[in-house]
Amino acid sequence: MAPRVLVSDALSPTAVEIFRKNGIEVDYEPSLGKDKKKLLSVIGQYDGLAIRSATKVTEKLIQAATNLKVVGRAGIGVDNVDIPAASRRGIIVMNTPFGNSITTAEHAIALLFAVARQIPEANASTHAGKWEKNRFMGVEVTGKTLGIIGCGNIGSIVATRGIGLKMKVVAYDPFLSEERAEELGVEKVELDELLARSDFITLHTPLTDKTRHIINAQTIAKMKDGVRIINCARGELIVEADLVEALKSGKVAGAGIDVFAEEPATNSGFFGLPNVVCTPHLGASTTEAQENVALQIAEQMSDYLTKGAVTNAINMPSITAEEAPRLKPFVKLAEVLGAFVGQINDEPIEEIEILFDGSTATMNTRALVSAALAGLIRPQVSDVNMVSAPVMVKERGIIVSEVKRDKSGVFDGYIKLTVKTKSKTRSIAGTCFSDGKPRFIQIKGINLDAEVGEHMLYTTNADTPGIIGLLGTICAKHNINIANFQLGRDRPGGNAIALLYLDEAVPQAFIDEVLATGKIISAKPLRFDVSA
Ligand SMILES: NC(=O)c1ccc[n+]([C@@H]2O[C@H](COP(=O)([O-])OP(=O)(O)OC[C@H]3O[C@@H](n4cnc5c(N)ncnc54)[C@H](O)[C@@H]3O)[C@@H](O)[C@H]2O)c1
Ligand SMILES: O=C(O)CC[C@@H](O)C(=O)O
Repeated sequence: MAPRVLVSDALSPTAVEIFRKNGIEVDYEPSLGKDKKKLLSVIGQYDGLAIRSATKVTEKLIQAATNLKVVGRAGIGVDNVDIPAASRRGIIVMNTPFGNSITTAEHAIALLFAVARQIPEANASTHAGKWEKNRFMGVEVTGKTLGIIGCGNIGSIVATRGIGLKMKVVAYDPFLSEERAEELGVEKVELDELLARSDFITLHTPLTDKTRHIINAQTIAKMKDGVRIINCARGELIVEADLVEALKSGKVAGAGIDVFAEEPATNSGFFGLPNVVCTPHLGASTTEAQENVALQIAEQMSDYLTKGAVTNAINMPSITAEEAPRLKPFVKLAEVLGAFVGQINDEPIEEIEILFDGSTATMNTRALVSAALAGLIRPQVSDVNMVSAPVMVKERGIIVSEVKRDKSGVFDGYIKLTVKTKSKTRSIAGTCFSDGKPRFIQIKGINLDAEVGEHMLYTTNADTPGIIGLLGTICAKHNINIANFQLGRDRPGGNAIALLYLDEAVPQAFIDEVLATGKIISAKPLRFDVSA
C-alpha cells in the first residue's frame, strides 16, 4: 500500500506534485493545522505529516498519530514540534535547514532599513496626503555597528550583507569558531560586549532554554541608548513587555519585529508604537524560499517513506538514498547483536561500547549505533526504533561509546558490542557475508560462525563430551527440529557455548529439562526479527 502523507499547512503545491511523482498518496489540507480537533481525528491515517509553523505537533497529536513515521517541517525552526515526544514514539522529525535562509536574512535587512528610515510610517503619512518631510529623520547604517546574536546560516548571511553595507559586524555565538568568524569578516565577541557596542542588534538563534528571553530588561539596560533591534528568529527570544517599555522610553529607538511570542499575534504591546515595524512572520515568505522548502521537504519525506533514506532529521542520523541499500544488512546486523545482549542480560546496563572494525568503520556508524541500541532495548520496550532508542538509552543513564579501527582480523569488517552491568561484561561480534545475512562470529571472546534464525537457543557449559547429544536428544523429545548447531570454547576443557538455530520456540519445560541435567550452566531461548 502506498504511504499516505497529510499536508496540514500552506505549503507550495510543488510539494503535492513531488509526493505524487514519488508514488505517495497525499491529502492537501492547508488550513487543517489550525483545526486541532479535526487534525487529531484524522492523523491516525497518515504515515507522514508535512507542516510549516501553524500546525502544532503536540504530544497529544503524536499519541493519536498511530501510523506516523515522519514529520517534515518545510522551514527551519521546529519549535512547533514536540521532538522528545516524537522521538519516544520513533517518529523522525526533519526540516529544511537552508531553503529559506537567504530570504529570511533579506527580511532582516529589509526591517533594518525600514526601522532606520521609518519607511512604513512615512509611507502611510505620504499616502494620507501629508507631506511630513521634517517628521521622518532617519539614521545611516554605513559605519554603524551591527550586532548579530546567533551567527549560523541566517546570521552569517546577514553578516555578509551588513559588511556589504559598510557596517562593522560583531557576533555573539558560543558555537562560532574564530576561523569561521574571520572567514566571514565578523568580530566574535561576548554578549555583554555586543550589547554595549551595537547600534543595531539582530537575533538569529533558535529558540532554546538558553536563548529564551535573551533580550530582557537587564540586557536592554546594557545596550547603547538609541539602539535598534530586529527580530526575525522567534518571538520568545524577547521579553516583549520589557522591549515595549524601552521603546516607549526611547532607550531603544526602534524595532523590527517579524515574530511574536504568541502567533498569530492579534493583540501585542508593539502594535501602535510609531517606532516599531511589524510583519506577520514573513521572514520565509518569498516565492523562491517557499518553492525551495516545499520541494526539499517533499523529496526528503518521500525518500524516507519509500527508500529509508534520512536527510536533515533532527532526531536521527542521516542515511543517504545511495548508502541505504549498502547499510541495510549492517543495520540488521547491529540490531540482532543488540537483541542478543538485550535478551541474555538480566541486570541494568551501565555501559555499552560499539566497536566498528574494518569496512564497518567506514560506514554511517551513527545509524548503526542507533540500530544496535534499538535491538538492545527492544526486549524491554517493544515499539522502540532507531529514532527512539538513543533517547531511551540516555533516559536510562547508560553510557554509550563508539570505537572505530582498521581491519584487524580475517573479516573485511565486523561489529562488536560490549555491554557492562554491575557484575558482568558481555560481548558479541558479528558480520554480514556477501548474501547480506547477519552472522554471529564471536560470543564472550569465543569464535563461532552462526547463522541468525528467528528462534535460537544459547547455552553455556563446561567443555565436556556429550553436550551435542544431550541437547539433540531433548530437542528430539520435544519434536523441535534443529536447523543449525554451533559450538565454541575458549580452550579444551574450558568454557564452552552452544548456539542452536531451531525451527520453533522452545517451551519453558525444555529449558527446565536442559538445566536439570546439571551439565548445562545456563540456557536462554532467543528470538530475532530476521525479516528483510
Ligand atoms: N522569521 C522567519 O520566518 C524565520 C525563517 C527561518 C528561520 N527562522 C528562525 O531563525 C533561526 C535561526 O535559523 P538558522 O538557519 O540561522 O539556524 P542555525 O542553526 O544555522 O543558526 C543558529 C545559530 O545560533 C547559535 N546559537 C545557539 N544557541 C545560542 C546562544 N545561546 N547564544 C547565541 N547563539 C546561539 C548557533 O550556534 C547557530 O550558529 C531558526 O531557528 C528559526 O527559529 C525564522
Ligand atoms: O513557514 C514559515 O512561514 C516560517 C518559517 C520559519 O519560521 C522557519 O523557521 O523556517
